[in-house]
Order: sequence, then C-alpha cells, then structure tokens
Amino acid sequence: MQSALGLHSSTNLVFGSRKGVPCVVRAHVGAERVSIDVQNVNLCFQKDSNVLPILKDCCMSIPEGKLWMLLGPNGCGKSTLLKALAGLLKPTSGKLYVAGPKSFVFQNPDHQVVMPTAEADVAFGLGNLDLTVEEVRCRVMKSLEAVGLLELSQRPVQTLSGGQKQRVAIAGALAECSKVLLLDELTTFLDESDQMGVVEAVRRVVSGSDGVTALWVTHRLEELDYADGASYMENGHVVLGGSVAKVKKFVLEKQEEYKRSISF
Ligand SMILES: Nc1ncnc2c1ncn2[C@@H]1O[C@H](COP(=O)(O)OP(=O)(O)OP(=O)(O)O)[C@@H](O)[C@H]1O
Repeated sequence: MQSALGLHSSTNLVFGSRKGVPCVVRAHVGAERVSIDVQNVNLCFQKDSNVLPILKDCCMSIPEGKLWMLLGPNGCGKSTLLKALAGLLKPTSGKLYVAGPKSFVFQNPDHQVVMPTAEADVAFGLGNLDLTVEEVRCRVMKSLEAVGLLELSQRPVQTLSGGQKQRVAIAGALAECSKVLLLDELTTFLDESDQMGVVEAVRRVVSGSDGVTALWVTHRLEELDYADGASYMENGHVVLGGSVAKVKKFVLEKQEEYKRSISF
C-alpha cells in the first residue's frame, strides 16, 4: 500500500531462494530475535542490453528493537538494499525477511507530507483502516508526541522545517503501527539542528517502543553515536557489521587511508 507517508506494507516480506544455497527465514539469530534478515541477496539492474549487478551476495541481520545505521561509499548499494527491504525492488536471488509491518521514509519530505497540517497528514494514512474518529485521534496524537511534534500538530506543513516534516512522516509510519522503519538518508538536506532533531526523534521512538526497529542509511559519522549498531557496505555487500565503536573505527581508518592515498 502506498500511503501519503511513504510506502507502508503490513505484510512480512520473504523473497525467493538462491539456486543451490539453502535459504531459511530467520526470525532469530542465536537467542536474539531479528527484525531484518538478508541472506545472499543479489540484485541487478538492466541498462540497455547490459545487466548491472548492484547487490552481490549481500548478507545482514538486524536485531529487533534497535536503531541500526547503514553506511558505505556512494553507489555501493545502500538505497538499493533499503528499497529491496521495502519491497520496491525485487532481488534476483537470495532471501529477505522483514518482520513487518514496515514503512519507507524518503529523503525528501515534500514527496510524502501532503496534507495541510501535521495532524491531518498523520491521520491521512489511517484513512483505509477501520478505526473510529477517537481511535484515529488517539493514534495521531500518540505518534506526534513520540516524535516531539505534539505542540505543532495544527501548524500548516509549509511552515515546518525539513526536519519537522521528516518527523511528521515518521509519525505517520508509527500511527500505521509500523514495526520496521526504513529511513533513507533523512538528514542529507537538513541543517545541523534539524538533523539532530530527526535523529534524536528516531532514537526516542526506538527506545520508547515495544520492538520498533529502524534501519537508517547515512553518510554522517556523527549520527552513529545515536545508534545501537551499524553495518558498512562496499561494492554491493556488507563488509562489516556490529557495534558502533567497531564500525566507526573501521570508517575512520578508511578515511585516513584515503587521505594518505591522495596526499601522494
Ligand atoms: N534504476 C537504476 N538503474 C540502473 N542503475 C541504478 C538504478 N538505481 C541505482 N542504480 C545504480 O546502482 C548503484 C547503487 O545505487 P544506490 O543508490 O543503491 O547507492 P547508494 O549506496 O545508496 O549511494 P549514495 O550513497 O550515493 O546514495 C549505483 O551505481 C547507481 O547508479
């Protein structure tokens, strides 16, 4: 279902299996419940007569109830992986599991916040559900409160900042009871205070929820400090995943390596 608040889907997503590779849906890894599991996923784009492999045997598991960041150089396939998890792109092979319902929030909030006020916009996504007026009101207020926008519920959306609009979109996803938030470079076009408002709101949402998981694609290393864990992609697959400290150290070493290479 495409709502005004980005793509929302209420179904779990499980795709195909790779020839010769046994793929089992994993709701647990060890004793830990996972919300996202990616196993040996390959995904190609067709350009003219050429097949362009973008995701290459990509694997990643994200525990339930975590804010997880996905980093990597331009063009390595982060957005493609996120879109595949949202069901917008279909892998060529491999397996994807998302413990739905899930919502995808886009980089540009103007593409998804369309109603005159924050309150109306969050309510809009609930239009297809069989809810009473009071139930809608209750969900809208709770969701706006979760992202720190309750006092702006009646403000015309054109007077909101980019970051506030992003938070309206996230509130919409929460109102629809999404358990997995797929967040694609939400802070790219925001100034620093707006950027921190969005990442802090997502942090609060994940911490204060009963099992909401957020996968956050970013280039900004400072945002890692808000995360519970991270994965780093290169050339179509995840090369490192785990604690924030480990991934941050790896990225900083890469940056140093790059600086040394261009100083010769
Ligand atoms: N529809 C498409 N058709 C052909 N190639 C595509 C398509 N969408 C993306 N690509 C290519 O796939 C590769 C991965 O793109 P993707 O947007 O997933 O990278 P990314 O890691 O998110 O990059 P960035 O950090 O710059 O946003 C890029 O080389 C991109 O040009």
